[in-house]
Amino acid sequence: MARQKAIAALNAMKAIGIPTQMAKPVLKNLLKVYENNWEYIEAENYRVLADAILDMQESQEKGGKGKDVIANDDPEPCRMRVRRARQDDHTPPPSNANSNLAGETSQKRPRLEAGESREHKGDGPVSSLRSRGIMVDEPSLTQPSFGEAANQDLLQQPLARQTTTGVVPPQTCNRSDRAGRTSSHLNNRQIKTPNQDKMDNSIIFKEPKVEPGTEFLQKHHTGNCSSDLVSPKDEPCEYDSPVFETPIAMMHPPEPHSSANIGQQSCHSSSKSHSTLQQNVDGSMTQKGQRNNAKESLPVNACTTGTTSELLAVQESSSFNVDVASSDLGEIIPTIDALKKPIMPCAYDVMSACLNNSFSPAALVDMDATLSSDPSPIQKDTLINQSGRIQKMKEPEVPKSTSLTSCSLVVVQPHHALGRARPLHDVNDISKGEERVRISVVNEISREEYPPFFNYIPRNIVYQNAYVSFSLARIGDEDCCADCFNDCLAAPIPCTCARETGGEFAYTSDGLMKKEFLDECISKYREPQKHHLFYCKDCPLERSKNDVLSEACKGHLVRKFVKECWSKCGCSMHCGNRVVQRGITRNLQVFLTSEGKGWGLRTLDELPRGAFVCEYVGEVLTNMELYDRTMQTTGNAEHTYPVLLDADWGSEGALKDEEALCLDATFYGNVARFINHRCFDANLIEIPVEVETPDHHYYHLAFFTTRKVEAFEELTWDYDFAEILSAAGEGQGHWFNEPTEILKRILRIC
Ligand SMILES: C[S@@+](CC[C@H](N)C(=O)[O-])C[C@H]1O[C@@H](n2cnc3c(N)ncnc32)[C@H](O)[C@@H]1O
Repeated sequence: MARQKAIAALNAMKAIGIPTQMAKPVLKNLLKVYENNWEYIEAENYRVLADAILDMQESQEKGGKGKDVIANDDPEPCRMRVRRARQDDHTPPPSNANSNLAGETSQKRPRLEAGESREHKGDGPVSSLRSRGIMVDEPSLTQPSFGEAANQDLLQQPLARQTTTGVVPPQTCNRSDRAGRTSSHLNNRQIKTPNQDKMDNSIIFKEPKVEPGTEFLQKHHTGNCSSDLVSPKDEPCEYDSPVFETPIAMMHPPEPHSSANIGQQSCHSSSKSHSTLQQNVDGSMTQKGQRNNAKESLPVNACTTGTTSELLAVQESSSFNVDVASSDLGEIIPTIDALKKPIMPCAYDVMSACLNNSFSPAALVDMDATLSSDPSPIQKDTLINQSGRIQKMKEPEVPKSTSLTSCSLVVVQPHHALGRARPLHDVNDISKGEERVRISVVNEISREEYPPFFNYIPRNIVYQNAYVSFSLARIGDEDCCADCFNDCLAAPIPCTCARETGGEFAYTSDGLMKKEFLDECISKYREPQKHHLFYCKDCPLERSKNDVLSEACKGHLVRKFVKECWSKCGCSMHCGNRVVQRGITRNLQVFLTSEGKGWGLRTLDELPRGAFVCEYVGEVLTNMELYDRTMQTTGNAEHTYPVLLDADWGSEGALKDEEALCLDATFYGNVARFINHRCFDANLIEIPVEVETPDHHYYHLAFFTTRKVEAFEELTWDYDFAEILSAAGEGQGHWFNEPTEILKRILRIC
């Protein structure tokens, strides 16, 4: 029903020349404001909706390119819109209708815009357009209903806007940052014409030519099937043209805070190229706002400086700090406080360059020069936004769902806390001392290339909204083995922690995955058609793509879980049922592949079947957040590393948005981000592992060997395209950024 109403509303907008992509987010916001009361929205042939869209468009006009999110957060247009609807309708609004669409409440009187009348009345969207100074061709007025018989000609008609406006943000009319960024993105990219900026008093609505998510810059790899140092057995041809599309999650939104730290940042050599951890000495919970008090700096273990890279000659300038708030449970909540640092607009370019692997020491030197010649001192609590304006920093908000009392790791604000001259990586240990073993980087193929920049993290970190709560209270007696001692595997009877794996531990006493368990996991992975798919009633993935008109679930594979003992268990850290939580113990190396696959990961030692190699680590994002990143992507970035944590979707009914999670290793990740794809007989398989919480919407994704792996053999992983395609019929699941056609092509080649 709601879906039909939404379609009718969108059709009505389309009939007056407003593309669906533009109308949809506004409609969503209105629905929220009006508490899904369609009466208000449908009144006067969707007058309120048309008004809201026009306001947004107008705001965007005023706000220039719409990049300046923080500076332009005046919510006025939204209040005006809602109030106008009330005035015109003489209808009592729903309870929250005096909130603006960003969820704020205000008693402020509306500002009148130039050429706008408080008294304007009309019969619907078209008259509303006209009353607002927008010329609409007569034929549209003859349309009896906006919900049907849309006048296609009208879509081609320019709607001449007669008013000019001041600076108003495009984002303010949205209920959330997500919606705001999405709509602004769409408007910027799809509604405006190239000539629009030159047209003083007019605006042209044009049907978008490209649907969001389909505009990609493709990179063609020309891989061959030449062997690597050690060719895997029975090596089939790697796909020679992966044509991984423009990665959606590759480019972070051009938010003002997505910039580098400069100015007050001190320079570090590469051997200190790591964050400084700060922690409450007394171990007490540090609330937001208190984090600056009672801190003790704990320099993090760092590796010796490499000697081979010319990159090392370049001085790093901006480590960012990680605040670690410890809870009363003694758990840790690090937050990256890059936002508190002064930043420069050019850092975003640096990040892009790094991620595109085109970042060079020369660029760093140039940037140094630019920065040092900057005469203006930058205040600590200010930043320069994408428009080049200096603005006051906002204290990042911790979302409701991200509890500081949990021990979840929270990156409160993103990204790109890059220094102007930070070495890309320590080639002696790309993990910067974060792992128990060093992980070197070698390039035997070309001279100048090193892996693109990213922040190495050994454990997952929540980006912002993901709900990941580790609390002892959540762990019931059936989820831990409080009475155990030392090594659970040595006990005569498997303890309660073996319950998840059918009463038997998944690991052998040698720390390997048991054959039967591994066989079953591999079978599920490689032959998903033999296993059940779970279909959610309200699929979070579909919802993240379109929560007004979300489609039916395409199905998810129900995977087998391993459950490891943890802190509430009585056993020791040496217990055989603790493997993944101990981290990487194998000698691994990042290397440049010879087959055009870019960087890869290999083992330096022979590995037996069932050996744990590493976990897939990244930022924990909600699917909504990933979708936002996607929508914000404008660039040509080549590397993107998102995977869905959907192994348990559907089994607990409808998941909330903040529980539908994925990992994105694009900006923060570990060595797993270097593992390349291999069809069908990859030597690694990812297996969900429960460690800290029995809530299965969050788990660790651990890689185990599917067979014996030779020393120096590349480690590969089947990115699971088969499941994606069989389940979805379109690009989703792991790597759901890849469109179906590309995935199919890869599968064919494989
Ligand atoms: C998870 S990353 C792997 C690390 C990547 N090679 C790098 O240099 O950072 C995935 C990307 O690697 C490349 N890739 C992965 N498997 C590949 C394969 N079998 N053949 C060619 N390229 C591959 C694609 O560009 C893909 O987008």
